[in-house]
Amino acid sequence: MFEIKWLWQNLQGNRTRYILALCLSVIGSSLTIANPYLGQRIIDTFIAGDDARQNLIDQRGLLIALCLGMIGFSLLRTGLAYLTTMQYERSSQNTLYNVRIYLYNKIQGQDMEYYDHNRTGDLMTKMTGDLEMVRHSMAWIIKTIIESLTIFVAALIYFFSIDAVLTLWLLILAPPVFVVAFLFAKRVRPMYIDLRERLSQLNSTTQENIAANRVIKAFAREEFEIEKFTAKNANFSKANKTAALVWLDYFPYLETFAQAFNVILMIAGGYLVIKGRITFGEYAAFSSLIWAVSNPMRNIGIIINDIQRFFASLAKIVEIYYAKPGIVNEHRAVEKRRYDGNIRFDHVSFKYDGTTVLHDVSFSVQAGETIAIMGSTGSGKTTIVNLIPRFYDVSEGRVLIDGVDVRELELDELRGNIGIATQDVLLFSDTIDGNIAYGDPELPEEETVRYAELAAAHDFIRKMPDGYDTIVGERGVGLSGGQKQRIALARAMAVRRPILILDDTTSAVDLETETHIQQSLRSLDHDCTKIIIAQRVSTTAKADRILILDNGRIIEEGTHAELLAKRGYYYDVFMLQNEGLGRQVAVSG
Ligand SMILES: Nc1ncnc2c1ncn2[C@@H]1O[C@H](COP(=O)(O)OP(=O)(O)OP(=O)(O)O)[C@@H](O)[C@H]1O
Repeated sequence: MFEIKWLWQNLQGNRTRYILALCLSVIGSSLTIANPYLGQRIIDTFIAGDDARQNLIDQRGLLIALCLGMIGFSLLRTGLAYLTTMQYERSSQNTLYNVRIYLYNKIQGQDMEYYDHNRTGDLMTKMTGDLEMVRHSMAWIIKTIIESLTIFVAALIYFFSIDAVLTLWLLILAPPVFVVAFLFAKRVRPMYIDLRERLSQLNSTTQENIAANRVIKAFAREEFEIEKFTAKNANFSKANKTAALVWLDYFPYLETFAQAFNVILMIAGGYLVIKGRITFGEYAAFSSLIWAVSNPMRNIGIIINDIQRFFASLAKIVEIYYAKPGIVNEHRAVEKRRYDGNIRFDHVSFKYDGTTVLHDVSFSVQAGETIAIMGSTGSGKTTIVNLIPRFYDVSEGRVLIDGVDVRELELDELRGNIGIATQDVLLFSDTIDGNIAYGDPELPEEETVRYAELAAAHDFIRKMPDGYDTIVGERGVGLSGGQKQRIALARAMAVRRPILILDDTTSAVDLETETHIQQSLRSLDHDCTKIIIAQRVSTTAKADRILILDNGRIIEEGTHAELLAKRGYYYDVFMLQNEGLGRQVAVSG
């Protein structure tokens, strides 16, 4: 069975401990029949037997030994139960720890497409609730099944050794119990799969609402979001109740069967005692162990519920466990090289989920050149730069760096040659210093300051409560959009890579600051090819070349002067951004 194989595979390093736990479970459970057996001896010898009185006088030593035996076995079982639980807990916790690391690495190794198709809330549910369910299954469900089965089998063997006919009478209840259990399992399984899906939706909604907290407040949509959350919560709660209550449809039958064991024992057992076929002590042994047969039947519903939840959770974990990224790092043992920084797009087309967003794009950038990319929103600018570090792979054509297809380069090496400031700025919950030096933790403090100066960030950082030690990001001091962009720019420059990609990095800074940044970019003290996505002519004007993109196609290419002379898209944007002139153009058509 796949689930058991998977657990076994992941128990590596803890298998001995887990097997020990299973053995202790079997031993501890088998000992359950010891006390009923001793009880039977005491009753038959000292209470109900013909020579009971005499035996009390003659065999007092045996009575004491039997009583001490009962106490001893009780203590032994308690000690074993303690040891057993400890082994289950340790092995399951260790396994959970290892699997969590493995899954985390797996998630880290996924490409952008994976993140496009997986919700954060869902991934979080897999990494927390689902993993805990698997651990619970190892430490509790399997333990319960093993112990119930052992007690059941041990009790049956003991019963058969006393009287086969009475035991067979009791066993006539087993087939209907299993039929009911089977029907219940069949009905409840899809419910738990559905329940797991709803939990994921609930968590995703919660995560999105917390992340989008500012937008919700800005649009005063709290009530709408609360309603949305309440709907998901009600959905989950309803599914939870339905799954839990379905057990009640089967519970009366199983409970009746469980009670019927006692009735059969009383009628058939009483008859056999009267007939002298079994002794009163043997009847008492049956009576004190009948729970070992009826309880597993009673608990079968709880166990089936948990097993179905385990299946549903494991199916979700396995989605991460066996997920294979399309873009993988071969980890070839090469010494990381520093590229020159020549970039060439050779008839590149690209599709997102079957929709083509780049059509036959070709252009070249020489090492050290600065290229600006401009174009209407959604025209494919970010998509172009995403292909350079292989966040995505081309659908057709090739992207070459220093003449080599990026798909043939070692991924770590490739990305280690690119500094990038993405359009959505994300800062970590860390100091400003830690954020700037994120790509190079060894960066000396004076270098951090230097890059902050180049990114026009030093002045505002200096004025912050703890300067470069101020904590920013999710839990830290709030920063303006422009301030965040400047820290992200310093972070991208500080890694001193031969290719620097800036995706709309100065869109939120004022013109004066932008001029300072443009100046800094031109005077970087390391060789660097720059690709700058920008909407402002003031940013693109000094680039060696400007590409104009429209609908995934390059429609214009040239220097600032060449493109102005063309009087196309770039010219229009230039005129619009130079107030007054822009209006004249609009009026004159
Ligand atoms: N992860 C994605 N999955 C599917 N489609 C996407 C994805 N990212 C972008 N797109 C689509 O691809 C097209 C190009 O997007 P891209 O982000 O490259 O445009 P852009 O020119 O950078 O836009 P902007 O100036 O608004 O940032 C758009 O139509 C967009 O809807």
